[in-house]
Amino acid sequence: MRDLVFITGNAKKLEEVVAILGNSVGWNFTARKIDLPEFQGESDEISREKCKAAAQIVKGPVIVEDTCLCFNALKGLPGPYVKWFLQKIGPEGLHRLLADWEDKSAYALCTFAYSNGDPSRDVILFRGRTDGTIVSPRGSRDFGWDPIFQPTDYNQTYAELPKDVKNKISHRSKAIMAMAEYFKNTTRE
Ligand SMILES: O=c1nc[nH]c2c1ncn2[C@H]1C[C@H](O)[C@@H](COP(=O)(O)OP(=O)(O)OP(=O)(O)O)O1
Ligand SMILES: [Mg+2]
Repeated sequence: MRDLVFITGNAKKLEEVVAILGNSVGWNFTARKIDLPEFQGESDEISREKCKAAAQIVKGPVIVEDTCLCFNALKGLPGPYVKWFLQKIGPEGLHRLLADWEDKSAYALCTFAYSNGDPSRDVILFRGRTDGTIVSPRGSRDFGWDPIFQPTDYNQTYAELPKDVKNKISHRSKAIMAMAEYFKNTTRE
């Protein structure tokens, strides 16, 4: 069994990761609720820095995850900064950012970052992306921007879709799938 610690300050994220992972991989999976720094930059770099910060705390194998919500009309913004937009203007405000734009398309990008705990080794990244449209908020308000993100080919928002449906098609599940594939094919270091 591989001991792996997932560090996040977000309980809803953790809930989804646990639901998606189930018992599918041979990990001894534990989670620690720690608020890591919110780095700036492009999503890969943010995830790498976040993972290094986590590895320093855990001093062993660790994974972190960073999520972006990118509006195509705004060239990918708010992207990694969506957390602050949500806190200040909420899902309604985020939706209204696109009022003057015809293009309401967006994508959710999730990047998992893994470090085996050795600071001299590279952090490994696993990405998942789900495309969709930004709509006026619909559905439950219990997780971030879920009420305004309607995945392509669905007529319900993430917040309206049953949890198991979101967890099948989400940015997060795609990234976790890529990570699970990697661990399946990699012997213990
Ligand atoms: O599937 C999602 N559906 C809706 N909202 C979501 C989702 N996933 C992340 N979110 C929100 C949480 C945070 O406001 C921002 C990402 O910021 P991000 O730094 O990755 O998350 P966080 O600070 O809450 O937790 P962490 O301690 O793992 O960094 O988008
Ligand atoms: Mg964060």
